[in-house]
Amino acid sequence: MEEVGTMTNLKKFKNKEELLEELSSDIVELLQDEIEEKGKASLLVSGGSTPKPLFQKLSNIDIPWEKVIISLVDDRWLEPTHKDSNELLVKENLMQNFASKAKFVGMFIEGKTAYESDEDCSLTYEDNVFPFDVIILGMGGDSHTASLFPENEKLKEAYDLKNENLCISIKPDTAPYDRMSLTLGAILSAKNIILHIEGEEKLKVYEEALNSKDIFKTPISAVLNNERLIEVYHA
Ligand SMILES: O=C1O[C@H](COP(=O)(O)O)[C@@H](O)[C@H](O)[C@H]1O
Repeated sequence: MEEVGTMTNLKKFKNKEELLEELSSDIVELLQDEIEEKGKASLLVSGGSTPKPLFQKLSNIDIPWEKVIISLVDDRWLEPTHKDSNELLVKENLMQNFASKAKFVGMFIEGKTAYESDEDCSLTYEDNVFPFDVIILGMGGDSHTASLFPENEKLKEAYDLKNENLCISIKPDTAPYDRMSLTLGAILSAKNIILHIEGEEKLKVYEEALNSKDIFKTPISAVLNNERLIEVYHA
């Protein structure tokens, strides 16, 4: 594997409230810069348990949300009414209040399996979301990011920067539900890449991943070991 450096800027906060204050204001500033420059902006968000309070905070900030496209970094292949759907999480918590004016582009396609949908998802993202302005990644305690899980059989394809697909279907061995995820190339194409993690355990996983060159064992390392600046927010 080619040796590449890491460029991360770790911002450590005393508590979650301070993190949320700063992260939400940094995100809206980035979105507003894009809106000023080109009249629109895209924001791609992760699911799971960490971002819910961030979504609620963002939804209450008054910016021209009608010029913002909100989309997903990954989703579980579930009806968007299912309690574990990332789409539902975003719709119930982010696309509320001022942010209800934003346009949403999701990954799930009714009547199709995830494995039949890589290309459709990629085309939808290319046509409706791309270029990616701000992407907010999360990370699981096992170091997965988006739906790129350790040792998954699709990782080689997901990491292949020559793979032009923006989306890849994944069957996790260690987590429930089939998934659709952005590929590494799609994630790294984003103008601003943010990693949002909370808790001491995740900080340890992050620090170990920074020093790890084994991107198949610790998928977050594939994002960190790149010459892209990753802004990391931790509390
Ligand atoms: O399954 C997922 O997990 C990760 C991490 O979630 P968290 O609950 O530990 O915050 C998340 O980033 C990803 O979007 C989600 O689908």
